[in-house]
This record gives sequence, C-alpha cells and structure tokens, in this order.
Amino acid sequence: MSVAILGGGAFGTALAIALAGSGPVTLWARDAEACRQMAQTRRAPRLPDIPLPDVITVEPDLARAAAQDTLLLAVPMQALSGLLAALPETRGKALVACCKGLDLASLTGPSKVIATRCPEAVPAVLTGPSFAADIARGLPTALTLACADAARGEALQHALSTQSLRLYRSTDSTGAELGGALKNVIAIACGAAIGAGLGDSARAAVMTRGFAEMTRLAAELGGRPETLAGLSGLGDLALTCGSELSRNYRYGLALGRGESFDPAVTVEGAATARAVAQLAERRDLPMPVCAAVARVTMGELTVPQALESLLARPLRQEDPL
Ligand SMILES: NC(=O)C1=CN([C@@H]2O[C@H](COP(=O)(O)OP(=O)(O)OC[C@H]3O[C@@H](n4cnc5c(N)ncnc54)[C@H](O)[C@@H]3O)[C@@H](O)[C@H]2O)C=CC1
Ligand SMILES: O=C(CO)COP(=O)(O)O
Repeated sequence: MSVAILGGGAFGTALAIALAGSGPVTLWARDAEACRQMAQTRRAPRLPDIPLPDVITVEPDLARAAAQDTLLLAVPMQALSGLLAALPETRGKALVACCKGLDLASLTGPSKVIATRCPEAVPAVLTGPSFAADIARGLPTALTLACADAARGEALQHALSTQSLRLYRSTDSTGAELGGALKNVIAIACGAAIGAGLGDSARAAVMTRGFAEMTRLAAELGGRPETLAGLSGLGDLALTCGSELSRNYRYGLALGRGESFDPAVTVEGAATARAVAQLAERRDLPMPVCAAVARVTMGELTVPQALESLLARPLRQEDPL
C-alpha cells in the first residue's frame, strides 16, 4: 500500500514521521516554498524539533502526491472539501480523514464530505486521543481506524499501525468522526470553565454532560453509542479536556480568562460548535453545552452569561439520550 499524507501541519507531519518506520511516505503541503524548505532542512515548521526521516518525500505537486493509493487527509476540517475538489482521479483509493470537525457548509462530518466529493473512493476516518508531538516522538498511542467497508478497514488498520501507533478498527465512521469533532467543542467549554475559575468539579460536570450531548447527536445521526465510549469519543475527550497541549482547551482557557487568542492557531471546535448548534436546532435536540460554546465563540454571550443560562435549565433525569 503506497501512502501519501496531504497536509503539512503538525498532524500531517507527525503521521508522516510515524509511518516512515514502515516504508516510503509522501508528504504534500500546499505552500511550495515551505515544501522546499522542509525538503532541504528536513524539519517541518510545526514540529521543528523532530527531523524528517529520509524515506519521507516532501512533494509540492498535489497530483503527484495523490497518485499513491492511500491518501491521509490532514488539513483543517473547513479545508477538506476544497482539497478533495482539487484531487485528480480517486476511484478505488482509500481516503482517510484525519481532521476532526464538522463541515460548516454541509453540516456533515469528513466521511460524508469525502463520499460527496469523491463518490468512487473508499472513505475512512483516523481519529482518537493523540497529540501530534507524541506521535512524532514515537510515544505509545491508540487510535480508531473506522471504515464502513470492513475489509478495506482491516487492510488500513494493518498498513497504518506501527510499533507505537496501535489502531483499533471499527465500521462506525459516523460515530468515530462525531466523537473526534464534538470533543473539541466540549474541550473549549472545559477550558472556559477552568479559565473562569469555576474549578475541577465544574469541569467534570461539563465533560460528563458534554459526553451525553456527544452520544445523543451521534445516535441521532446514525452512529453507535458504544463507539462514543471508545478511543474516538471518551478517550479523546479525556485527553483534550485535561491538557494544555490541546489548542481547543487553551482557546477555552483564554475565553474564560477574558484574554485574546492567536487567530492563526487551528481551533476546530469553534466552527464545529456552530455546525452542531444548527444541526441541534433543525432536529430539535437538546445540546446546551455545545450551543453555549457556539454563542460564546461568536461573541453573543460571555462565559458568565453562558454559565448562568446552563445553570438555569430545568432539573431533569440523568440519561445520555
Ligand atoms: N495537532 C494535533 O495534535 C492533532 C490534530 N488533528 C487534526 O488534524 C487536522 C489538522 O490539524 P493540524 O495539523 O494540527 O493543524 P496545523 O495548524 O498544524 O496545520 C494545518 C495545515 O493545513 C494547511 N492548510 C490549511 N488550509 C489548507 C488548505 N485549504 N489546503 C491545504 N492545506 C491547508 C496549513 O497550511 C497547515 O500546514 C485538524 O482537523 C486537527 O483536529 C488530529 C489529531 C491530533
Ligand atoms: O485532537 C487532538 C488530540 O487528540 C488535538 O487537540 P487540539 O486540536 O485541541 O490541539
């Protein structure tokens, strides 16, 4: 199986470094000058401390990179549809989404975006708890490889696992990608709670009620609730809501503290919160934590106002769905 990674940011680079131990890998980034620098210095701008092994070919030409038979798509979620539109023939290729979020234009996750843009390709999702720097350093990591086509999913699981990167397979792409998308929204809420000084108990409450919202929306959209309890849901929620290495969590911290945050940093949960709020409204689903994050990130509510509205909700039975 020949592999190309499309996207030269932190995660694309980390995956390229991890997979380089198994054989040649092509790494495409859209900025030709950045590609030239990476090829020359064998360092990537987002992971400058870890050298790029020689078996990685940095490829500035998208068509040449996309000639490989397995393409790992490691661009931000809102860039996925445009990237897919620019790909040449993808018939029969495995297109593995590595991005975490919902597409704002279509309100769908990456596998639906792939199926719409490239109907003759095989969509798959690689998701779960993993910071790019950990993967690039070869630290042990377990992720979910989800593919509705069980045989192709198993082949991908074996081809993309390494000694330290352990992939579990699933056929529930919807559940897996929603776990990865929604945990970012909840991580922003947890960061905001900590940033506003509400304490660790409040964070645990937000995580747990947030997890109920994740499970509820996934079930509504055809995902399996048990998938949400796995690496792609609960696993990634635990990582992202408790670590300042997470950009979503750090963004939430800044919101809670009333500080500014660098707009150039990739924070997937903000756009995804807006997509979730629209989906929830259309389907009449209670998603109060996600809705609060959407409104706070759009500047419609302050963190104290969001807290007040969440605490004012009627008391209810505790159940996830
Ligand atoms: N960094 C991490 O630890 C992890 C990131 N991810 C996911 O991977 C995805 C990418 O994130 P990162 O690599 O961390 O972000 P990043 O900000 O480090 O890099 C994003 C890269 O995408 C490129 N890009 C942006 N728009 C593009 C477009 N229209 N076409 C082509 N390239 C474009 C940028 O130039 C940049 O190189 C996100 O969805 C994120 O949630 C998933 C797991 C871990
Ligand atoms: O998805 C991640 C960890 O699994 C990375 O999280 P951030 O995008 O919040 O940095």
